[in-house]
Amino acid sequence: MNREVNEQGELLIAGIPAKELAEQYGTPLYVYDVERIRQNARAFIQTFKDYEVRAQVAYASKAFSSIAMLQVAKQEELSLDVVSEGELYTALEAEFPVEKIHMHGNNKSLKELEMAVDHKIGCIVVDNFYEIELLSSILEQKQTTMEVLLRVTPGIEAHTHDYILTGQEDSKFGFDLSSGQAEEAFLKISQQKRLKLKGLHCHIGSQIFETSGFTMATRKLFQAMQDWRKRHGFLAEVLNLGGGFGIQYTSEDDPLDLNQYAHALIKEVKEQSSMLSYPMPEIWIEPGRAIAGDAGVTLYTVGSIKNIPGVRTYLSVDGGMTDNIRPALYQAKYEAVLASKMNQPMEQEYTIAGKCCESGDMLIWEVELPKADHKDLLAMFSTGAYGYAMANNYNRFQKSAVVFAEGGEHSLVVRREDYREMTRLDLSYEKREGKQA
Ligand SMILES: Cc1ncc(COP(=O)(O)O)c(C=O)c1O
Ligand SMILES: N[C@@H](CCCC[NH3+])C(=O)O
Repeated sequence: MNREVNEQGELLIAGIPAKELAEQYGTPLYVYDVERIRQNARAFIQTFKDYEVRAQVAYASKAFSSIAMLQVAKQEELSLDVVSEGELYTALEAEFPVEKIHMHGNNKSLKELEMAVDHKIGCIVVDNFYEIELLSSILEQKQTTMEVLLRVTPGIEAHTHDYILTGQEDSKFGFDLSSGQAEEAFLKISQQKRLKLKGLHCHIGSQIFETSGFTMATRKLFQAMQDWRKRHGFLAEVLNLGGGFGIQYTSEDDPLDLNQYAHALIKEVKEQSSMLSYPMPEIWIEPGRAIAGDAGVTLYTVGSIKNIPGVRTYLSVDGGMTDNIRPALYQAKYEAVLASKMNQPMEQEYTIAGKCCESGDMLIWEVELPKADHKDLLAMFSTGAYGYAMANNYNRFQKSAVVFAEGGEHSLVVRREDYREMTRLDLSYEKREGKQA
């Protein structure tokens, strides 16, 4: 975790005092340590290189999509996973190599699919029967082809919050393996000459610590691949095992090093392919959180402090569920510090409250801090994934700014929203003659 402190007892982010960043850009502020993003990306990429296996590490841009972020992903030679026109548009603005972009989604629209086809992206991960037809007709109309993966749900219940589980049978994503639906989809795709099936995809969920879920899913996919090879002569060139690698949010979390996740997958794929005499497929993965999560810190300014004797002390900050909805949505836990009191003793337990009109708008239910005062700077760690990405304008709060810090320098990469921008979609309504208001 980013806990670098200078002699004055101030928190540094990528070597820069958090206070300096807050003063220059205001709060709430998302700050990314860009070197950390690079290290995370390299941990995955290097492991595949070390084992000399063909691979693609696609950054799941849903975790945090912005032009600057995708430029860093491109510099690190990552591929990219997008799930919407908006994410694809951002990738195109960042001049991300189109052939390394993969598109996901359980309900891709005609427009999304057309955009993907028109821009000749590398691959579409097909999710349902309707999409097979829709995509085939677009390709027919445009007289072109598209490489696809078939997304299957392997029936694995990984250990994580119910809302971020995706590999179980009862899921809105993908084709179920056990009922034969996945094979039916495989046959449908095989009949479409414009769909070029490269292999299979699965994603079992998110914020997963153990490797057993990933290895079990790998075995299930190999079983299917072996069956389809025998029955239909199909050989998968690509096996995409999704993302979901867990990271540290609090000291209670004990994730593996990123290279260990990659190592476990490589080992299992190698074992399965040798056991079944199956030509080694290219391994694709799609980490989002593991690349952006622990590189991000959110800075807030402390406002009101309310003590209810014998109950708790609420410390309210100038953001909340508008910039980080994860605690309210998943009961996600975080750690925080007072950025200019890093050397002071912990004196009190606080509950960090957001400023939205919701009792559930809490960022951290219990955290030990030095004695806090109004205007103190609070830093919350590991907020780089699904924080800004899930930000919203509830109560018409402005979206925060985002700053990238690297090599002792910092730069604004997403401007803070202003009120004019917040109301940019609103149109006025005049009462007209003859119409009831
Ligand atoms: C298909 C797919 N790939 C990749 C990811 C990225 O997951 P994570 O950020 O946990 O690595 C997700 C989100 O859970 C996903 O749905
Ligand atoms: N947004 C979720 C994870 C879902 C990822 C996409 N399938 C989170 O914050 O943990």
